[in-house]
Amino acid sequence: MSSTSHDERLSTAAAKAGVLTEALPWLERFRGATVVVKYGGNAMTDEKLKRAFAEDMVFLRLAGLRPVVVHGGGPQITEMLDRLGMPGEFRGGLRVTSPETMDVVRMVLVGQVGRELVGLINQHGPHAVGMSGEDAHLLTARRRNAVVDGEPVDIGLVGDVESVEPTAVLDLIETGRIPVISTVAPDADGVVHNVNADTAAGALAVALEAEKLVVLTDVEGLYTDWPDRESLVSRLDTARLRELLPSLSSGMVPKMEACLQAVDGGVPRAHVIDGRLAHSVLLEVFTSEGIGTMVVPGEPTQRKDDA
Ligand SMILES: Nc1ncnc2c1ncn2[C@@H]1O[C@H](COP(=O)(O)OP(=O)(O)O)[C@@H](O)[C@H]1O
Ligand SMILES: CC(=O)N[C@@H](CCC(=O)OP(=O)(O)O)C(=O)O
Repeated sequence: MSSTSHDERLSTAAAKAGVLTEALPWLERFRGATVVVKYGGNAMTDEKLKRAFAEDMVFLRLAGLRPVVVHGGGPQITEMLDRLGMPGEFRGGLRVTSPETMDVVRMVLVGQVGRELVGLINQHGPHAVGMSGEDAHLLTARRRNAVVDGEPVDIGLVGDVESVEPTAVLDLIETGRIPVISTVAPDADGVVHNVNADTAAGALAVALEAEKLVVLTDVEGLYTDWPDRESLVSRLDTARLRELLPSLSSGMVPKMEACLQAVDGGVPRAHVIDGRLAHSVLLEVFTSEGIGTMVVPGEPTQRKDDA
């Protein structure tokens, strides 16, 4: 065997050991921490990525963290509406939801997307349990009064989260399960509403006193001047985010509102990361640089200290 290949093997081994030891401080820091992970429908299109996401959730759990999955499924709902020949319209980033559309939203989120994620995670063992906002009073919705371009608009059965009753999720976490939550929720009269998954994830992260909210989407993070690729921001505080919010468009609005709500509500870190990158959650949680955009309270400091 040549000395070069021996050197190569040594350096490959050192690199592998480096990856593992880099994770050690984060394993220590996040042991027992609840991490709410929002998995957006746009990051769910590739089978390999979905399997990698499921592996990441199992990895977090086995590493002693407490992952809670909140999933979206906007593109999957749109596809089903198309198949059924039903209209699909968004106003201000939210789906206009008639009672007929609501039936499809519920069927796709709870019966299709949620089930698929539960199945993928459970290929690794009996970890995941699916539930929706309807289960055990988990989420109560309040009909949203939407305003688009300064005008009030009726977007139908779209809800904000009025309250969270996290006991059922906490019970599951305590017994070592990974809750997988679909974001349909009844209002106080029992009428089921369509709740944007980012909005629900933000509210759940606060109610569960999560250590992190991690939002997976199909872009590298937040661009302060979208679509200028130079304007990707790796870290910002809530004051800066509040200033930026009015200038953001469509899909990013509920995401960044959710991050703001989470951090304002006591979650120390909220992240928007690129779900098109396999194992992006592991990279965010267990590496020193992290990835994507991180929202923190107060004034910005050096990111590496506390990514
Ligand atoms: N300022 C911005 N920074 C990043 N992405 C933005 C911004 N403004 C709009 N977007 C768009 O928002 C999209 C993500 O939102 P959305 O499509 O709702 O994703 P998801 O299904 O993951 O919830 C991005 O793919 C991008 O096209
Ligand atoms: C009110 C509203 O817009 N609800 C969303 C719920 C799904 C969702 O949020 O999915 P993503 O995370 O994949 O966008 C919808 O109907 O598309």
